[in-house]
Amino acid sequence: MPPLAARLLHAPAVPAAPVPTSSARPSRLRAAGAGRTRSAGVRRSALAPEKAPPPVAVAEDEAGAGGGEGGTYDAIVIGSGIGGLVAATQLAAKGARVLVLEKYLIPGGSSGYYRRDGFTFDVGSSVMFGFSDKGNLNLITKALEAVGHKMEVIPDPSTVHFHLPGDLSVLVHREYDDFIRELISKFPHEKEGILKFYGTCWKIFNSLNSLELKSLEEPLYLFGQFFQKPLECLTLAYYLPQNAGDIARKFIKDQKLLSFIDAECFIVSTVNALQTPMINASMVLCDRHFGGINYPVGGVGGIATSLADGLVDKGSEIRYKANVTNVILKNGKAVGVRLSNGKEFFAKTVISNATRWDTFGKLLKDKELPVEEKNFQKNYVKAPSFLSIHMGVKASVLPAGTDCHHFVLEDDWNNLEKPYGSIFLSIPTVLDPSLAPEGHHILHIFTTAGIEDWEGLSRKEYEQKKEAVASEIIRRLEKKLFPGLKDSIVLKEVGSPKTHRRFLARNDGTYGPMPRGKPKGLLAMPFNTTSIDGLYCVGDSCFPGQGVIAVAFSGIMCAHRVAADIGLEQKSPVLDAGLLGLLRWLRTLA
Ligand SMILES: NC(=O)c1ccc[n+]([C@@H]2O[C@H](COP(=O)([O-])OP(=O)(O)OC[C@H]3O[C@@H](n4cnc5c(N)ncnc54)[C@H](O)[C@@H]3O)[C@@H](O)[C@H]2O)c1
Ligand SMILES: CC(C)=CCC/C(C)=C/C=C/C(C)=C/C=C/C(C)=C/C=C/C=C(C)/C=C/C=C(C)/C=C/C=C(\C)CCC=C(C)C
Repeated sequence: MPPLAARLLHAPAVPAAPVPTSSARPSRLRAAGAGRTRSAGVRRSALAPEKAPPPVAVAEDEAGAGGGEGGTYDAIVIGSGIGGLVAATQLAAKGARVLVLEKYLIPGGSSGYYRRDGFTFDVGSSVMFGFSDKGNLNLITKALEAVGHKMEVIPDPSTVHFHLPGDLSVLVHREYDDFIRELISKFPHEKEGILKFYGTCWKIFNSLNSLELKSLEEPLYLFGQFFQKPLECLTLAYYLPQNAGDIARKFIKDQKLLSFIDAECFIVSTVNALQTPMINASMVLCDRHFGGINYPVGGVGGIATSLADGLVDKGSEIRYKANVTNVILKNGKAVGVRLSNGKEFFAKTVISNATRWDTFGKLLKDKELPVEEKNFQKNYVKAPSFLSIHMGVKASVLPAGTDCHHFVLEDDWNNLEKPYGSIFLSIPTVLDPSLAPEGHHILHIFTTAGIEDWEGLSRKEYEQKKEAVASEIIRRLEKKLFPGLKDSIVLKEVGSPKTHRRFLARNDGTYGPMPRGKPKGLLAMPFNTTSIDGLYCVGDSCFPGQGVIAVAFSGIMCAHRVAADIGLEQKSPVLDAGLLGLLRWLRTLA
């Protein structure tokens, strides 16, 4: 989730090469710390070639002069995060002509990558849901397949190792039975509650997994699903307005176990279980065992690169360094966009992968905020950003068998949601050693942080603060997990919320919406249509929220709704008006 940082100080004039999408599979899970001997700085040519990007696209400043070249598109997508790319590729696969405009140099947004001294860093986190070859919810796999791509993945034997107050240590094994056995061994008196809570998650997950996933804003599809799978759809409708914490409290009394479930939810929603929609919690708490967590060989950045390649293969376009500053409206309808260099492009529809705050606050700044958006902002605030540290370390500092992902909350459960309170850590080189020079590992560390903490500092103060906060986080990890960590560092780059704001064009560096209070599950989350005709939103400020798989679903939904509106899929204007009105009304109940 949280992106990287380092780009702030050392942004390359040209990005490092995209991650290869297929390569010799590295040896599965070598013992951490077992060492290769090459030193940092030595490049491994086979797995991470640093060559020029393939000709998937043009940079805007290198494209032909003059506005609006290329004629009219079916859709313009602003931003190439996974949400935007999935919407674009799904539309292209349906035969639409799409133009993606990306402000940065490479695709992926917070799922991008960067390279330094032989290390390939994931900008965001490395925990990939929805990347298996099973069921209907493997949305990343499906999105790639739609444009003829497939990535090799490495199965992670666990999702995350929790290190919690009171020395509570829980490893979330890939096998559900192993995880449940471990959890029950820590809370034997809550065996029944544990089985009932996670059992309810499975009921919801199985319902989700039985549906063909398309736009919940398209009535012919939605009513068709209700007709074919009435029980599953009713189950989902029943749990749609509910939160995980309330369901957990029906079955579980032990406060420490409830706090553990808070931590389970927090790592994917940055809020506690009482604020996490039950459908979202069920999705992640089960998919990690159903399809498992799978890491793409070569790094997470390969997903976006493959989608961008696939988009071009399907005859559509992507332009980089293309900073959209305005959505152009004509008679109240979105008809195109204007770039910072003055160029204009026109399309039947415009899809914004920028956050809703950026879309309505910046790209449509001359227009009064629509009532729907006011309601959204009444229910949701911007989730915090992150302080992230990308490090290259000597492999010898990690004990043999170290897990890939860790979540650390040392002494006090009350610190869970506080800035810098808890620490996320991913070591993707445990799974794919090709990401680092031999004898080294990558540590990607992140912790929640608000932008307000980083504003108004001089350059020097800002650098000193980054150094001080990072040192303290490293000290905590050294104490809890890896003695000698500090001395093992060969490369370190620190990013603040300002880094995320600058490089990912995210308002205040936010990672999407967070409920102001206790939400009614997912009821208030807007889908893809907006109150502006022809304008759609996609990404983490749309249903179902934050997360790569969540924004991929948002992309699939968005593409279906747009395809219906431009005549590439069936639609019924009468039913549309009824369903869209009903959904708008339901949101006002939240
Ligand atoms: N493992 C994980 O689960 C993981 C890892 C990384 C990221 N994520 C998730 O990914 C989600 C974000 O995905 P997303 O698709 O919503 O967004 P995103 O932020 O990843 O991508 C948005 C893209 O739009 C571009 N953009 C923004 N404004 C623009 C403008 N005006 N003109 C041109 N380009 C513009 C940005 O440069 C960026 O590339 C986050 O919620 C995060 O949780 C999750
Ligand atoms: C329409 C109406 C109203 C009704 C009807 C009913 C129905 C039918 C319904 C349906 C529904 C649906 C289909 C839904 C769906 C949903 C989904 C798909 C969801 C999903 C979700 C997902 C998510 C949320 C995810 C997330 C994730 C994340 C965020 C991740 C992250 C991660 C990380 C950060 C990692 C951590 C790390 C460490 C620890 C190191």
